[in-house]
Amino acid sequence: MENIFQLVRNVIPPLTAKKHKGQDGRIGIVGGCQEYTGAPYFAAISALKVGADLSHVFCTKDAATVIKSYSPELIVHPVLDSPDAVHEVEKWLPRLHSVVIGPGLGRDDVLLENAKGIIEKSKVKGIPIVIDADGLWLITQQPSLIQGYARAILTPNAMEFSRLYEAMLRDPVDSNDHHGCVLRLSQALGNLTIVQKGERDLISDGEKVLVCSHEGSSRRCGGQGDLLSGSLGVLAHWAFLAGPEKTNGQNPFLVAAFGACSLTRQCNNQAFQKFGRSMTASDMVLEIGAAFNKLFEN
Ligand SMILES: NC(=O)C1=CN([C@@H]2O[C@H](COP(=O)(O)OP(=O)(O)OC[C@H]3O[C@@H](n4cnc5c(N)ncnc54)[C@H](O)[C@@H]3O)[C@@H](O)[C@H]2O)[C@@H](O)CC1
Ligand SMILES: Nc1ncnc2c1ncn2[C@@H]1O[C@H](COP(=O)(O)OP(=O)(O)OP(=O)(O)O)[C@@H](O)[C@H]1O
Ligand SMILES: [Mg+2]
Repeated sequence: MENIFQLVRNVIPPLTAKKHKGQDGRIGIVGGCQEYTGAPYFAAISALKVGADLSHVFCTKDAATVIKSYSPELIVHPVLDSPDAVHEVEKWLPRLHSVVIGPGLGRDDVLLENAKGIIEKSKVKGIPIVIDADGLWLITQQPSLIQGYARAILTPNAMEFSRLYEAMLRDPVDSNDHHGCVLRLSQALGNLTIVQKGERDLISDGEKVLVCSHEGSSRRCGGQGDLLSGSLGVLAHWAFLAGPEKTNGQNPFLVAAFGACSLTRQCNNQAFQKFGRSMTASDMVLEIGAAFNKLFEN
């Protein structure tokens, strides 16, 4: 693929005086439960720092106050464990440009069932869907839920990838053929976009494999994947909206995924330079603006 960084730059919407609030992105994060409040926060705040105008979190009742108290910037809906959770989220879908399903969702059966309903409603509306973390757990149990939906992007870490691969291909991952594995997994799921995170991120739509080996650091604190999935929620919307002339006819979700991976790794690199081993995901969030600027706006 031609200069992929340039394609990412092409899809970034210009900042102009003519826009109204919301035009540059209204993103929904589905996740956040009793155990995990950090993951949905990292995803949602990252979406805002990348440039979305509004970021909504749909989480359980007991996670909501906690997440709100991290940040006044986020809009938090305590609906995910309510009896009509799917309907409560569905009401917001017409106002959302993309959804990120899974950061901090947990594996409670009721919450997974509600996430399933939200995925189904989002598909009907044609909304780009990023699936991460426990959302991938759900897909591993029920792949047909997302199979063939071309506007889905899955962002597995090493463990999530091998679980999904074994469920779909009935074979263990071949550690000598990472490219082949990510291609085969995408194809088995109907050519949706897969981002296999790791030392090098492999991004595939079943036809191409892009490699992102942008320099990060050796610090692997939790929450970095959440920063990636939240950023990707925005970039997927921008790339999809930009149209084929801006991406030179390339799959917009490959372009978006490459952008989110390189951005996450650049944040890691910058935060590590400042804090070394004590660096955490919050330090990376504070680097998003400068990292984005360095990679995409110069
Ligand atoms: N502060 C928070 O609230 C955080 C919550 N998180 C949430 O925690 C839940 C579980 O996520 P996990 O990622 O632990 O999922 P899993 O429960 O599937 O665990 C994955 C396991 O794989 C291991 N692993 C990761 N990369 C590996 C590699 N390259 N080779 C071998 N092992 C590897 C990890 O150490 C982890 O033990 C999700 O809901 C997630 O969103 C995480 O996002 C981290 C931050
Ligand atoms: N060995 C590595 N070297 C460099 N970067 C890496 C390495 N492993 C992962 N990354 C980067 O870290 C980011 C998050 O990937 P990781 O595998 O940690 O996700 P995760 O386990 O889902 O994280 P989280 O704790 O948020 O759930 C990605 O941008 C990926 O490129
Ligand atoms: Mg993760």
